[in-house]
Amino acid sequence: MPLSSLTIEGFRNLDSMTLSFSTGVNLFSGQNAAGKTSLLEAIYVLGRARSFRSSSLDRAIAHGQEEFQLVAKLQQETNRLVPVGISRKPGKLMARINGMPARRLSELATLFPLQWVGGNLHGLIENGPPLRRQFLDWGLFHVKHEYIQAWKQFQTSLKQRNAALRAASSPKEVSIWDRDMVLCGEQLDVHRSDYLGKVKIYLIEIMNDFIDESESLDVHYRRGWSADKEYGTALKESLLADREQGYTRTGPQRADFTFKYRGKPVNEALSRGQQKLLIIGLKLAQASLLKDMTEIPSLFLLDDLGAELDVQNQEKVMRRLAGLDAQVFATAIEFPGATNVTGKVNRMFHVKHGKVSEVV
Ligand SMILES: Nc1ncnc2c1ncn2[C@@H]1O[C@H](COP(=O)(O)OP(=O)(O)OP(=O)(O)O)[C@@H](O)[C@H]1O
Repeated sequence: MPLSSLTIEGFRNLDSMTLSFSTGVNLFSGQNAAGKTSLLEAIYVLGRARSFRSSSLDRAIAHGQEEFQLVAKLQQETNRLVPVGISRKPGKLMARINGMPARRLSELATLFPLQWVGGNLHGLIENGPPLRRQFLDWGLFHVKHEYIQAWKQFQTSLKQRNAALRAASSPKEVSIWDRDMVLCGEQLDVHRSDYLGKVKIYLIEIMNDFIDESESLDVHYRRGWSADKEYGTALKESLLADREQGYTRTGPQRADFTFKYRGKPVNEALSRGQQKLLIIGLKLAQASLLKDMTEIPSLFLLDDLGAELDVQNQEKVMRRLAGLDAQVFATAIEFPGATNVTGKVNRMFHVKHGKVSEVV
């Protein structure tokens, strides 16, 4: 659901304010340190209940304030507005949906799926597997309800098995968790492999805008245990080593995927800007798949899209977003920029010293 308005209090350097948005493209310009990224961060915190900047949300509380509050009105198809809010006092997070406390923070994510395109984007290629697993899990949480159940059950059994390994329990006490892990772990694997296969089809079509021979792009999925073994067998075979190491070394908690282009790792085969486009392409692919499977459009937060991208490529990204009916929040030092090409820019704002004013 698109954001119709956002009320901000006590967040980073931003003044207390209420902003109304367009369901299309919203642009925020301003000098360094004006508060543009903080504004995107506020929207991100509402959708994901965490920040892309700080590991603790306490740091986002404005200096000298005791808490922050973010309240958005989400626009349903019927034009009815659904209020959602999140507040943070040091160490304490509260979320409300439609006037009621949210049962789970993930309920916020279900209401408005967010995609972040900004700093640390390259981490999806350069960092270790956790970010890539998060990408898979996040995508599947939104399209497959049975996935959430299997994921939670797997995590619970894995924790118990690892606790038993740390406590140097007997092989029998450790293996008691294997049955559940195998049942759920194999489900996770089937869903992940299928999901990534679908994402790849979208990705190749999208990347056709950005690179030659996009069909030479390959996504290689690793499930976390040997490809030629059943998970139960792999777990049994690793028991001895697991007991030595004190944790479970095999399973979907080790899954990963990598990209190749023309048979080479993408960090060698693609330029830095092309790698950024690949990650944006992946996010566009995820949002397209989500829309096709659930009819739910995504929100995109673009922080300085122009960094590393030429104007033509920025235009192509914006065209894709327009085709997806995504609500877009974009920042740049100056406007008009390439973000304006689609003719879909509906609202422009200027940010200065934490104050946001609409440019008319
Ligand atoms: N908890 C906080 N309370 C008050 N101010 C903060 C807090 N956290 C960060 N700031 C300040 O907020 C300012 C705005 O930062 P922000 O990253 O939003 O700017 P920006 O407009 O995106 O700049 P740039 O174009 O340089 O990326 C910075 O000067 C930062 O020091």
